[in-house]
Amino acid sequence: MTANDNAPLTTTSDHLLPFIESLPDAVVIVDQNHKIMLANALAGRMFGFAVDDLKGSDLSTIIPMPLRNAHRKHVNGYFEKPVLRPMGEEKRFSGVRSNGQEVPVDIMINIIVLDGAKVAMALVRDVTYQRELEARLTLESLTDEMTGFYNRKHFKTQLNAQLSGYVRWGLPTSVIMFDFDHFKKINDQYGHAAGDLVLTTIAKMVRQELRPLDVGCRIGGEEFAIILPNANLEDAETLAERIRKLIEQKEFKLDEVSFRATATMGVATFLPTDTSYDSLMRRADNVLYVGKAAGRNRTVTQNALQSTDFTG
Ligand SMILES: Nc1nc2c(ncn2[C@@H]2O[C@H](COP(=O)(O)OP(=O)(O)OP(=O)(O)O)[C@@H](O)[C@H]2O)c(=O)[nH]1
Repeated sequence: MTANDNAPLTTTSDHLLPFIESLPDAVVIVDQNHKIMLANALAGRMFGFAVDDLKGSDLSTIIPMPLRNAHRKHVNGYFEKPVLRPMGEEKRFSGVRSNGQEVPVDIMINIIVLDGAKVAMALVRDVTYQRELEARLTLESLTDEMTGFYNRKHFKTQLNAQLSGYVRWGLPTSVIMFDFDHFKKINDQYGHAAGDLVLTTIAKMVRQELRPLDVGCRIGGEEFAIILPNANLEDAETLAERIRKLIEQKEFKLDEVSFRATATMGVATFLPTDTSYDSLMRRADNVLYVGKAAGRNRTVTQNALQSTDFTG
């Protein structure tokens, strides 16, 4: 629906002001020169200005600096072709407070005729809480609560994204998969809390070994996987060995009891024959079990697989 479908609301400032003051949203009314004609008290509070200071100032006062030019064009375009934009649409907007702090907002704009002039009336809603909640829920849905590592779902998404980079630009990506050895025995002998301590401690230690682009994931109970963008098989093997030794050397203490843990590492990298991230996952998994069968506490790379087994 366009605002031209119906005659725009025609009113005066005196009539409109009590109405916009009663609304639960901030209201900012701008003329075709981007000047703020009218604003309600909520707009003043939202942007950290006295309402009288907002009135008469350029709209850019409440628009973040990097967006000002684009926003100006957007407003001009809006006056030429006013399409009613309801709140909650895909696009994400922010305003800026007088202290420079950005505030995520949702906006609904419509054209009205105010005191005889065509103006744009924007209802502006502070959506900081919703955006933070959204970000937290997204992160929670991708993270393992116990270790803070990403979960299996995120591992797959990220590995798939890395496969695109490999196919398009030949950027190598490798994966280290590791699984604690005889973990059941640790639980049985020292209690479940001891097993948990191993998982959380090692996750913290591994995190310190990772570069910012690396993606540490917990893909099963005592199984972890690390995606290493821009790392070839040799780089990944070196890191896997470093992590394996860190685990081996770590002494865990719980209720005055000391114990140790080891893990077996499987390392794989993308190959030109890979058409899905599954192939790499399977190779890493296969060599991990080659390592388990060979006696555990070791690192095995996909080079250990026969070439005919490469597709896993
Ligand atoms: N404490 C604790 N234990 C877990 C957790 N998730 C999985 N486990 C345990 O990990 C053990 C995994 O056992 P298995 O799959 O038999 O493997 P394993 O004993 O490590 O033996 P190998 O992998 O063959 O060396 C099970 O006893 C699970 O209960 C967890 O979050 N905390």
